[in-house]
Amino acid sequence: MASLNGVEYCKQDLLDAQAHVWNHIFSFVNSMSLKCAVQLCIPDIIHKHRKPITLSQLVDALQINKAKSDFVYRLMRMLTHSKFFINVKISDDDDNENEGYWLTPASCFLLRDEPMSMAPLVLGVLDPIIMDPWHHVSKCFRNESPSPFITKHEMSFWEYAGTEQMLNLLFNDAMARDAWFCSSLAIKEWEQVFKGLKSMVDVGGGTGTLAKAIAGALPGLKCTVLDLPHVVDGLKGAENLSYVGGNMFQYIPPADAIFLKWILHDWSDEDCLKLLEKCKESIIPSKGKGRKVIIVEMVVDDNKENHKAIETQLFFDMLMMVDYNGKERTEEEWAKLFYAAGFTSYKITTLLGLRSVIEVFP
Ligand SMILES: C[S@@+](CC[C@H](N)C(=O)[O-])C[C@H]1O[C@@H](n2cnc3c(N)ncnc32)[C@H](O)[C@@H]1O
Ligand SMILES: O=c1cc(-c2ccc(O)cc2)oc2c(O)c(O)ccc12
Repeated sequence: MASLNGVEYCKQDLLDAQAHVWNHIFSFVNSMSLKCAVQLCIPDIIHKHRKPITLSQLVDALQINKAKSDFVYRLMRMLTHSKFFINVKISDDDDNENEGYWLTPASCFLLRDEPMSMAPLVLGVLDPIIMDPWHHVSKCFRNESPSPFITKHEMSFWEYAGTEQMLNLLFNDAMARDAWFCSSLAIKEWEQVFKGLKSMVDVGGGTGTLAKAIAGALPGLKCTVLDLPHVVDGLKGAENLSYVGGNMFQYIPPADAIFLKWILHDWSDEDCLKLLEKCKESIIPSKGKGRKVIIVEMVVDDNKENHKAIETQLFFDMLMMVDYNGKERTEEEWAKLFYAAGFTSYKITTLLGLRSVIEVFP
């Protein structure tokens, strides 16, 4: 037994508590090790090798200072522990047994040529421009600035992306890969959601990856992507797909359905209310059924059993707070916003793991 803060604990409880603190202090090691592997293209190298790769083959392919082989070994040990790679036994032409690294489903998400690649997301979120505001969170709690991002950069994320071409391209690419993921995994579900409608506007639809997939699956649906001019400038539409550059708080083209994927969580309750009211005004009045706002977002439920899933939702909530003064919302928080904006009912369907489709009716 030993005393901590005046309370007697058994030795094991104290050791566990200390390990818990260490684990949290060093959690950034997971993110930064992942970033290093993506920057060095380690998943792509293993993929190109087409079979498990030994440490020396990996070091050769990396074209790095050979004196750093031990660094590669330790990085791979860390990422194998985190299930990004697995160790497999391999034998060479002389039947000598060796160990090789191979990919897991998680590291396949880091392959650069994979349409659903999360590599741009790793590089985007862990870029110093996005990481710096995390050092200003406590300062922001005390000042008048809406977010740590603005505390640090003195402009909003969207203004910054409008002036920094590299950030704009990386961010749009990261979003487009996620949109590809959502369309590939759930195109049948999207067809159901949009069935019977004549027109939709994908508000803040980025470079239009999801709208393109929906327009392709439903040729009778007129799809419009509205996003900021620096995002959609130069993009070419198609038969039933068009792009509009503008500010969603000022004008949303009229349509049967307004689609908002990963938009509202970027904004405060006040801004969401304005945006939802604008969406309601833009829905074309008709007697036909199905006119609605379609939202793709997380619905936070911290009573759920799955600790890791809730933790991921809470990570997103903190990211939204730090970068945008946005938030992830519970069902009660969503409902309050919908009714305040004048909608009469809503339906939530879990769609893709942590995310749901929320259909909101006028
Ligand atoms: C998180 S991204 C979501 C992109 C896309 N909906 C998706 O899920 O892949 C938010 C999008 O909102 C756009 N956006 C931000 N402010 C906007 C505004 N005032 N008017 C129109 N679009 C805006 C951004 O440029 C960005 O493409
Ligand atoms: O998962 C994300 C990541 C970002 C993000 C990506 C790259 C950057 O340089 C900064 C931020 O932003 C997101 C976002 O705005 C959103 O609405 C959902 C998810 C993410």
